[in-house]
Amino acid sequence: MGAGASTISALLCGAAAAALLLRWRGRRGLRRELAEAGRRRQRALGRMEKAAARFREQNPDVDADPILSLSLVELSEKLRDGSLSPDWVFYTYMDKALQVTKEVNCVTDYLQESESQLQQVKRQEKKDLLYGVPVSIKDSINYKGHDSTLGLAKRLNQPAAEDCVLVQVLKRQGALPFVKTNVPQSLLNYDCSNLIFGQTVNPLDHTKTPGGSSGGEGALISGGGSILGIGTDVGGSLRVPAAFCGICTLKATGGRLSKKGVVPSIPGQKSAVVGIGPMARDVDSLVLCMRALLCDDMFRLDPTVPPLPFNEEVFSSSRSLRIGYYDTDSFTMPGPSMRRAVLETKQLLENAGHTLVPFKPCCIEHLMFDISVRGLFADGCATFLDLFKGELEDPNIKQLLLLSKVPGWLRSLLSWIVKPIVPRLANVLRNMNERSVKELWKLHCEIEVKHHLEQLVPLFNPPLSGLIQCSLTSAERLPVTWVGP
Ligand SMILES: CCCCCC/C=C\CCCCCCCC(=O)NCCO
Repeated sequence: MGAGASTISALLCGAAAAALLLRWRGRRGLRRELAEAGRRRQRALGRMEKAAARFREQNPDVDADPILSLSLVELSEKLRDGSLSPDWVFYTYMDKALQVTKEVNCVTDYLQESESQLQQVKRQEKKDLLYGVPVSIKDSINYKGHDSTLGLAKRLNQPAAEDCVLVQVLKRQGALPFVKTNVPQSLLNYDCSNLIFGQTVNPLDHTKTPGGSSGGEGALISGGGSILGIGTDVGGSLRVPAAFCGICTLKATGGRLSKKGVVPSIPGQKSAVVGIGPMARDVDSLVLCMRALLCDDMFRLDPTVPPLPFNEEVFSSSRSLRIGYYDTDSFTMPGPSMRRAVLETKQLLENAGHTLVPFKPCCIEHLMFDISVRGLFADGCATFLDLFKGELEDPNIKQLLLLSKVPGWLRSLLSWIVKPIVPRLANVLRNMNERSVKELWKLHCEIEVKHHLEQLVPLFNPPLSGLIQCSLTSAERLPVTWVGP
């Protein structure tokens, strides 16, 4: 080998060694940041513990069980008529939230400002709908002075400059947002773990996931540590954890509740719409929360939200309704308990005088893959991959990341190869490829015109007043695949 060639190979080896060293240093730095975030969280939980202990010491007669067993409607009535003190409720839920998080690892941050807000609320003459109600919020919902991490180290130490509109409205209605809850790394996952806060497990069975991405909310509410929570959903993030944890939720129509200050995974993506919604133990709680949120404050603070208040007339009408139902979408087969739940609900509605008509959901496979997956990843997964630049990857997201990193031509080839054996994987792969602007506009047209205007709107106008949906999945809880730090 000549001197020139050995110089080149020495330079190449040196460059490779330098790159490896830089990568190793970067990862070591990240691990330190994650460890520091973990310690910060423990300190926050410690402050919460101290506050709850102080209250117990000063109020030894407060009995937690009667408070925790009240429904949200009962609790809010007692708070408003003065038969229950906001202090009692606040610290009782704080204590319970700590107990639940020790079991299932669901609380990620203590919103300590809620303690001074409690003092303000107590001085208030006006008692609004959620007066004194402690509320938990998903990690991605901005609360001034606290991180919205999405489970990503790069988002640590970037506290929100202000409360999102949703939090502002909750506060104006007298609610006390007091904790933030766990999510999967990036939010695009039906499990609930990340390298900052670890794995959240299901309070009904610790070997199972609570679902995701609003999994911390699902686990906390199901365990009894919060009476009302707020989450978000693109492709099941409210519905999956609610089903897995045995609680209720409502994915409000996109745009019905303000998204200002709620951090999305893929900003700018318009095909699969983000919906915000309450999570709680029963349906009446969801109603109360929607009634409180759909107010002038919301419409004023975010003028993009249509100013349509909660329609009391429709809600309390005893008019007989025509309601569609289905117990399978022929894509995800329901387990026996899911089918039973749908049929029991159908029977109850019929007993109440409504007419139930069988409904056949159309083209779920097409909607799932050629619309949702294609829309989410229309940039060839670039925005999704950006989230993970310089990031350590949570084992639960590795499969999706692997598919996202494959070059487009190879994805097409793999899709063609696996199609006869795993057709759904082939469909995912095919739809993760980059689209031209023209193709994306065509997709938007298909969603707005073909799907919404031509298929969905005629269903509800006028023949159907509602639809009982079977969950996206069979709602059988999935095993936890990995338990993090
Ligand atoms: C949109 C559903 C498609 C399911 C097919 C699986 C293929 C790709 C994985 C995408 C993961 C989507 C998770 C959605 C969870 C969610 O709603 N996250 C957003 C929370 O605001």
